[in-house]
Amino acid sequence: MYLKSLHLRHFRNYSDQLVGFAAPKTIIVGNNAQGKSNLLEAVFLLATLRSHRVSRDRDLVQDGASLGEIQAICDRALSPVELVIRLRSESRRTLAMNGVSVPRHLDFLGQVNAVMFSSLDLDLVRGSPECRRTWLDTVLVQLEPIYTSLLQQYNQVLRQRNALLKSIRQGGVTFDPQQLSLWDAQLATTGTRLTRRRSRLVQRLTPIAQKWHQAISGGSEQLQITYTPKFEFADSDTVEQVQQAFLAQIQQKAIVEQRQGTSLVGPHRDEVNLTINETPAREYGSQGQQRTLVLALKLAELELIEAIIGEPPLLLLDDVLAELDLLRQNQLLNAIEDRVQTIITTTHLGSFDAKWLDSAQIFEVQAGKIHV
Ligand SMILES: Nc1ncnc2c1ncn2[C@@H]1O[C@H](COP(=O)(O)OP(=O)(O)OP(=O)(O)O)[C@@H](O)[C@H]1O
Repeated sequence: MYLKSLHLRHFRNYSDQLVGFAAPKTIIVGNNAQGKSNLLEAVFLLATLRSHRVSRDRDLVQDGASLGEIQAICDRALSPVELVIRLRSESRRTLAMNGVSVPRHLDFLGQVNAVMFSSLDLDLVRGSPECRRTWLDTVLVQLEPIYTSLLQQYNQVLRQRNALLKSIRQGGVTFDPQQLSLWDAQLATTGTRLTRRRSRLVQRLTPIAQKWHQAISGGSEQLQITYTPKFEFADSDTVEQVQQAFLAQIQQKAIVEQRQGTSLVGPHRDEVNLTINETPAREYGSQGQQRTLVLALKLAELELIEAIIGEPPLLLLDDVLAELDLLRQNQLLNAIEDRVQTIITTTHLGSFDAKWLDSAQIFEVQAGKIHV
């Protein structure tokens, strides 16, 4: 997969900017707050239909405009594709592919695949469980576009069940056990789909991340990644067995849930545990060691997407490369070679290994304008 061009109109601080990508590596250099991350965010949106920074389209549309647009031309193994996302400050976004409107998000996903590595990813180690869940969801949406619908269905059921629990707690409705058990069943059905997929993804990512982690850290540390739902199930369990375990746990928590007025069991509460030498990664080691771990996770993500999709995804490195020492920069360089199209942002070129600069095209960005 190769991103040939990107055209941003009224997107963030870009009024009208066309960018052509003519080399395997593109380095975008500029001072703070000029639009470097904004450009990577646009590419990431094409791959996931999610921003890694905000959840409202209103924030993505340029201040003062009502319509923002991201247009991209990509070369895929089979044929080139033109993609358009139209973002509106006051209404829903719309999507188009090769000039034809695409009503369902899942039909748009999968055209562009990307792995983003930004300073926000250090939250994978240090941040809340939600950061790690979101990470898995972002990978799954790309590997299996239907996942985006499964996620929506689950969130809708969760919202409605939470609203019911809340009004039970507040005494707003007479408690109807039958009504609640209908929601329990739906939560278990939709939630099981997410939990099983996330758990399988972790199983596939783990050996690859362990391999990279050993290579980068010199082989002495043992990384372990485990997906930990709020109820136990075995990999060999059938869907029905997992749903039963889910429901049994909901029943066990029934009184506490009604007291707290919220759902306590389900993928929205699951955890992904990262440990190094059996110590939680957030308590383990220096910032540099934690950065090594995140790099290993990102390389695992890249390798797995490439293995499943059959083409390397784009790699988006948002201001993180200069923070890696030369050894780790070179590990990364060797891993991606010229196979993986990479877009890199930085405030200065000084700390880059010369090998990065050799095969790169370099753009400068200033106040939402790109200069070659
Ligand atoms: N919706 C918007 N409309 C107009 N400008 C915006 C919008 N959203 C963000 N900006 C502007 O974009 C700039 C931030 O750009 P960006 O986040 O890409 O920074 P950057 O170049 O990556 O810098 P840093 O190194 O600080 O992250 C700020 O000047 C901000 O005011």
